[in-house]
Amino acid sequence: MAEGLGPSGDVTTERLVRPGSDDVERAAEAALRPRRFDEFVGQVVVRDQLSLVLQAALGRGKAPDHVLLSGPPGLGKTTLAMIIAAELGTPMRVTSGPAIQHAGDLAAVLSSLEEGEVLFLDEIHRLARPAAELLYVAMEDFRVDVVVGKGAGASAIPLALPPFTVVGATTRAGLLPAPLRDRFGFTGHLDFYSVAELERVLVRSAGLLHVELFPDAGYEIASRSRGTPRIANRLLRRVRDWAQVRGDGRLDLVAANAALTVYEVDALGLDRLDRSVLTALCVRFAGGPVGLTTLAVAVGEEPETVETVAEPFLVREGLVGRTPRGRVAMPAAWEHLGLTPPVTGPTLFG
Ligand SMILES: Nc1ncnc2c1ncn2[C@@H]1O[C@H](COP(=O)(O)OP(=O)(O)OP(=O)(O)O)[C@@H](O)[C@H]1O
Repeated sequence: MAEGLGPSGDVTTERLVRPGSDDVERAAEAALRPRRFDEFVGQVVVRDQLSLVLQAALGRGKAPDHVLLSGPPGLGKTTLAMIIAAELGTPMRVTSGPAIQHAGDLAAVLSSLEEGEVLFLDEIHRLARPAAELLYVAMEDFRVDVVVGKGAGASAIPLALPPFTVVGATTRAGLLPAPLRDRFGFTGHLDFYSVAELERVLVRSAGLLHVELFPDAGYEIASRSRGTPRIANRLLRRVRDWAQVRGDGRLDLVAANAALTVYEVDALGLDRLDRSVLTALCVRFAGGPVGLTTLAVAVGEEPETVETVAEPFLVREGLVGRTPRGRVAMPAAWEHLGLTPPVTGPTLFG
């Protein structure tokens, strides 16, 4: 997941509410990760459909269809992939689109899979085209063509693979080549969590961290977590820090509000990147419409970061609209920033 410094270069604040994770985060997350379907909060429809797919496959004694999980970062795609492997009682091999430089790298991974193994392919939309082509042949025919020799004398020797299951994860399902997308027998889209669901995530995490979380503090953290369990867990750890260092050790509303203020998480859970996107849209571009790339340059971020990290939540909250001519600020954006919209400003339709 793309993660970087914001325009301010402030690592601490940027990381706190950014849904991506780095190595240190991953270690902290591992301890809180649900291991079974019944520990996995929310996403009821996807969870039910998926558990049906798995039960049926287990009943038949066959590897299940390939599974594609899409949705914004931090909503549980990796967690679900791990649960799938655990339910099937098989090991899980992990790689990602950007980690595979050449089709040969993927051929090596595929040819070393054991029967029934789960291959988790994160950021699958970032696979280079030759690797994607090799993958969909392997997914359909359980075969890779190993190319021997070079130039005119090169020939492809088919190598049979044992049945396996690919679990692909993507924040941008639309970027997957159609033939690859079609090889997935099950596609599940993960959506943002409700505040009540995030409260349940937090109660479970507080239990695992052996801290007592007061209900009003849980509600406050949940409502500022951008609908994302990863952010909820991260904010919980920061509130715990505040309570330990500056408070009386209790994770109550006072500690929650104080910690969230220190880390500049606003009432809606927006972080500095979100606020710079909104401010640029409202002030610099007078409400838009403005193209994604121009907007990203204005806030000093990669277009992909703005599109996959900030935008989905801003759109969901009704702060930003997407139109064929670009992004526009919605009335709620001005309201949230405490600004007055221009009287003859652009509308959704430009
Ligand atoms: N449904 C859930 N119930 C409880 N905790 C969850 C749930 N979903 C995610 N989490 C928590 O959030 C963390 C992040 O989830 P996960 O790594 O699965 O997200 P992801 O969608 O794969 O993100 P990315 O796209 O950045 O890889 C997990 O470590 C887990 O603790």
